Amino acid sequence: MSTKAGFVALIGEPNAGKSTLTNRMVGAKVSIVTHKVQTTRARIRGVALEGDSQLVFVDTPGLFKPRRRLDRAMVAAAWGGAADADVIVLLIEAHRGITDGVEKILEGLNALPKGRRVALAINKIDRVESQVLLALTSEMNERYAFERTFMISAEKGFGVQDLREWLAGEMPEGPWLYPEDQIADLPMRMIAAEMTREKLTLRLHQELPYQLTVETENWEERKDGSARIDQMIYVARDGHKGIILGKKGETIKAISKLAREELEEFLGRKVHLFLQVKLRENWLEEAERYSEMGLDFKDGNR
Ligand SMILES: Nc1nc2c(ncn2[C@@H]2O[C@H](COP(=O)(O)OP(=O)(O)OP(=O)(O)O)[C@@H](O)[C@H]2O)c(=O)[nH]1
Repeated sequence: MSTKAGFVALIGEPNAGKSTLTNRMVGAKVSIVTHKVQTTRARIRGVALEGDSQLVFVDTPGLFKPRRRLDRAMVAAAWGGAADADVIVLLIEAHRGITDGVEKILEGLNALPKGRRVALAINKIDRVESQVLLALTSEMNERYAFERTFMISAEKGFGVQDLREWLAGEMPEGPWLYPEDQIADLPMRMIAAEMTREKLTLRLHQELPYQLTVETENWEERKDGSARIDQMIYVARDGHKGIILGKKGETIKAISKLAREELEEFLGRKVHLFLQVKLRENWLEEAERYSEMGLDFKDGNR
């Protein structure tokens, strides 16, 4: 299989929707790369897989408001980071149009060496009429020769898949920048388990058996774009099962609904969530569980 991989710099004013878009793009096969991870080029926001392509989304903090010297240096560094990326995506807000901030970015883009690949993504299209969008698209394209213009709603998920597919096709051929085992869906499974755990906590309050874990045991991508997720809630005492199930299974049903809704919101697509409760005595002593949670069992002090 010939793979592709590259960097995508998302630039835009604060509040343009960069985080929302990244979360959408990163979707199911995810790595939520921690903010601690740095590259020499820019901060990594997330890694997405699309077909054979790996997309590494990078942030360019400090593109704005260069009031002081130091800030000016930051702006220069930010533009350097953007220019290094394989593709730059400028994200603007449909309802705000060409603001002073957008003007500044257009100046910056026009000052970049020729040959940079830049796409325009007009975000928050759910907030405007189509005539406004068309006018904005043509005005923006007069100001800069964007390779493509996408109209999206990062929040609602419109147009995001088109953008992701286009980006995937634009990445240069080469090995993936992050090994597959680092970006397998394990982190996403853990996040999904954490969401269910949070709902359990909210619903059960003090009743919550404290020795309780949630694990995502199965994650299946379905052809219709939905995901089937199976999770196991492990309890340490047999009596805890009943608390979680509730009368006629009402409690677990309510928890499942809340967790599913949050997952759907996060992933931007339909989720079928199946929860089960199982007794697992002494789970705290199982070294394996510790390593699954990213803890070192031998240390015993974390
Ligand atoms: N209506 C609407 N709101 C959106 C959309 N995308 C993002 N938002 C909202 O816009 C706000 C800013 O989104 P963020 O993703 O945090 O923006 P950001 O660019 O990452 O912001 P900074 O990290 O401050 O640079 C949030 O309240 C989002 O919910 C959209 O498509 N439609």
